[in-house]
Amino acid sequence: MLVIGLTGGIATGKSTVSKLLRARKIPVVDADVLARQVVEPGTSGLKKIVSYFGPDVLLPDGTLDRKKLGSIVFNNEEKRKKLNSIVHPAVRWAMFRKVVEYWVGSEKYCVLDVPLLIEGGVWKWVGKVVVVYCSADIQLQRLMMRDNSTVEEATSRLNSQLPIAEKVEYADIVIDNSGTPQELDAQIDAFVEKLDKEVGWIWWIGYILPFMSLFSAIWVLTSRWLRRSSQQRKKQKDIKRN
Ligand SMILES: CC(C)(COP(=O)(O)OP(=O)(O)OC[C@H]1O[C@@H](n2cnc3c(N)ncnc32)[C@H](O)[C@@H]1O)[C@@H](O)C(=O)NCCC(=O)NCCS
Ligand SMILES: Nc1ncnc2c1ncn2[C@@H]1O[C@H](COP(=O)(O)OP(=O)(O)OP(=O)(O)O)[C@@H](O)[C@H]1O
Repeated sequence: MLVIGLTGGIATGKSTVSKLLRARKIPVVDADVLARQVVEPGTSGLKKIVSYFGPDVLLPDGTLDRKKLGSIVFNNEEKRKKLNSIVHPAVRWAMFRKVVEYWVGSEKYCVLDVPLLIEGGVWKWVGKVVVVYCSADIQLQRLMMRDNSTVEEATSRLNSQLPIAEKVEYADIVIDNSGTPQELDAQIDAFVEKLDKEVGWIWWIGYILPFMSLFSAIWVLTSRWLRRSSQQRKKQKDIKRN
């Protein structure tokens, strides 16, 4: 199975691309969704956050006050690093389990939508890196519009990540989302077609190889055991005869 890492800058359009890929029946793992699940009430993630940031980062119903925590960590690098060190290992583990699930389900490929794919080093573990790009001006505009945020709020989030121009340097494939949603849709068609051609029947070998290794190991062990027990039976017969 080919694992594809999908990334980009904040609000360059990863979720929009993910939606288009899901519509084409391609499995997508969303790191933002997992990052929410690992800090739900009752999780060790939430307990660690409260013990470091204090109970003020909780809403009256016991859930995380994301707006408040965001305003803290996107203005303080040390605190953001601390939050990352709590959330990221749990997200990575959850992602790994999802990949295994898709592999067992004999999927040809799966896409990991990870905003911090480059910053967190996960890009080294994926087969292909896809970066969703748009110019920094468009990115800021889309971010402010989507989150209804001020220039200052949007800029502090932007500055918490590697600039999009730097992320592009890690890309095997760049999807340019500076144009219209229709133009993006056409690029996704071309991207999926290219993937299908590249993966072809090779995915099948990747899927069958581990099963063949397991089968060979069982075969070797069983035949060794059968040979030993027949030798023992022969020895016992010889002893009885003598
Ligand atoms: C600070 C939090 C509570 C703010 O929550 P909020 O609902 O406002 O934002 P949301 O989680 O939807 O993230 C929106 C986008 O912000 C950017 N972002 C989120 N966390 C970070 C971070 N630690 N560093 C840089 N950018 C980040 C990403 O581009 C993400 O797609 C939340 O983002 C969080 O828990 N972040 C730490 C976990 C993390 O790194 N998540 C990103 C994917 S693993
Ligand atoms: N081609 C486009 N034209 C106009 N608006 C777009 C286009 N692509 C995405 N958008 C809008 O831009 C905003 C950001 O897109 P999206 O949420 O997909 O970004 P993202 O990279 O997933 O962001 P995040 O890093 O916060 O998860 C959304 O409001 C989306 O509807």
